[in-house]
Amino acid sequence: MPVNPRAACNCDVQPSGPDLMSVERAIEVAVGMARPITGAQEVVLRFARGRILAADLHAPQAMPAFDNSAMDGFALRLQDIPGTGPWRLPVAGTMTAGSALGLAGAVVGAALRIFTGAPVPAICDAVVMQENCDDQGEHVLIFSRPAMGENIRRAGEDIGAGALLASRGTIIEARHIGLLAGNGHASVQVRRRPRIAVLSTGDELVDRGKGSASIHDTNRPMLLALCEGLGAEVTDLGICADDLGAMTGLLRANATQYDMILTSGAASVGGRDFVRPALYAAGGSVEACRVALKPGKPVFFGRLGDALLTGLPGNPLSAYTGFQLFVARQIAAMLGFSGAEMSVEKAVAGFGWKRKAGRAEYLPVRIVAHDASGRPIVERLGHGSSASLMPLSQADGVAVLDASSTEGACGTPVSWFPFCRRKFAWRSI
Ligand SMILES: Nc1nc2c(c(=O)[nH]1)N[C@H]1C(S)=C(S)[C@@H](COP(=O)(O)OP(=O)(O)OC[C@H]3O[C@@H](n4cnc5c(N)ncnc54)[C@H](O)[C@@H]3O)O[C@H]1N2
Ligand code: MOO
Repeated sequence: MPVNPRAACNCDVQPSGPDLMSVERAIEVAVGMARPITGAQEVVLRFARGRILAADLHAPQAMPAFDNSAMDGFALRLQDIPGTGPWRLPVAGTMTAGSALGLAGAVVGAALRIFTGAPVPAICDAVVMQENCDDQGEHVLIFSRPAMGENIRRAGEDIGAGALLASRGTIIEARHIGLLAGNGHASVQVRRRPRIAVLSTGDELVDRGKGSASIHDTNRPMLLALCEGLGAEVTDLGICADDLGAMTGLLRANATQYDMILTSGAASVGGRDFVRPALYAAGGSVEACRVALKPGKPVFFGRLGDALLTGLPGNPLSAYTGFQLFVARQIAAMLGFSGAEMSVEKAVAGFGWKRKAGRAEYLPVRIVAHDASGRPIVERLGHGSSASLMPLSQADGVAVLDASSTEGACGTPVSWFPFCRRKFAWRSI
């Protein structure tokens, strides 16, 4: 059981005093700055998965649109099979799915060969499934009397004409696409995606395969993927050198196209941490910065024209944590959601800790067992380095130690955010 793993990022030697906002306050500030995106666009239904409905959608007509058969069998009138059976009726014709109604008159004193989904003439009272008949070609022997209406799916029994199919704000999943397609919608009005530009900072960074420096840009592909996963339209602004002029120029050039610019690195207090100075120089502002959070302390929340500019720390685990806590909620607010759906759950710590109070700590954890009440017992992964994504990549979720918590024993209840299980069955997609 690891206790007090070494603070590999040296964060705890830095002051964690009143100049740091609480995580809760930082969430308030971050979300309060985000404005819901206005504007909608029409998309072909087939490509609408994950988009958000911009307006209520109604059924243009009743469903089913006409009475139809639920079984392969024979449609008939009950008055044509009086008394006790079996009954022998001539077969007046055949109705298949897609047939036009037309044989109604011929059914008097006769049966109609019918297949699943075929329209049932109004004159018919029921459909006898073929397992209860002997199909003799021109005649059919009916062995059992069906109940009135048996095996007939009535017009409008599922959905009335004009009924609400899906309401504004619905995140469209495959099941909605099926429902809407089945009701004749070929395209839908959806909210515009938030436009987010992502850039990294640092002379030391290279894209994979380019240059000889040893630090591959980790954050940019990760943040682009995170933004896309939440439905944003992303733009990759590349890597900006550690240069105030270059950064200022890049921000000026991109000030008007996006709803959000997301930076990582150069957010802290070092001499080369120039993102905030560049933001000021480009005419932007910083609303709040520095959070009582580990990892992720140097995060800041700014604006550039109409765009939000959120600055995440350079250490990859700090950037990831800052994204999940703040940026994901800003995106949710842009999309018109409160973010309340990011529900926290309870786990049991399978580890103990002794630490300095002051910052809430988010730890990658893995489930090792469940207690008698079914709560997961989680063990801590890694040794606390905000530079390493290895523990996170192996985690089942992230546990939270409150800012005030200085120590805890194995068995203490902790809050945690479980990652969605990658189940292939019954996934909501
Ligand atoms: N004197 C102080 N030093 C530091 C403080 C502090 O309060 N006082 N805070 C520490 C904390 S906490 C963090 S977190 C880091 C974050 O600093 P920056 O946001 O300024 O980030 P950089 O210095 O640019 O980079 C930090 C680290 O991360 C690597 N990095 C940056 N970008 C990427 C990327 N896209 N992909 C992979 N790795 C990246 C970079 O090479 C550095 O190793 O500051 C502490 N220092
Ligand atoms: O080292 Mo910092 O706390 O990772 O954000």
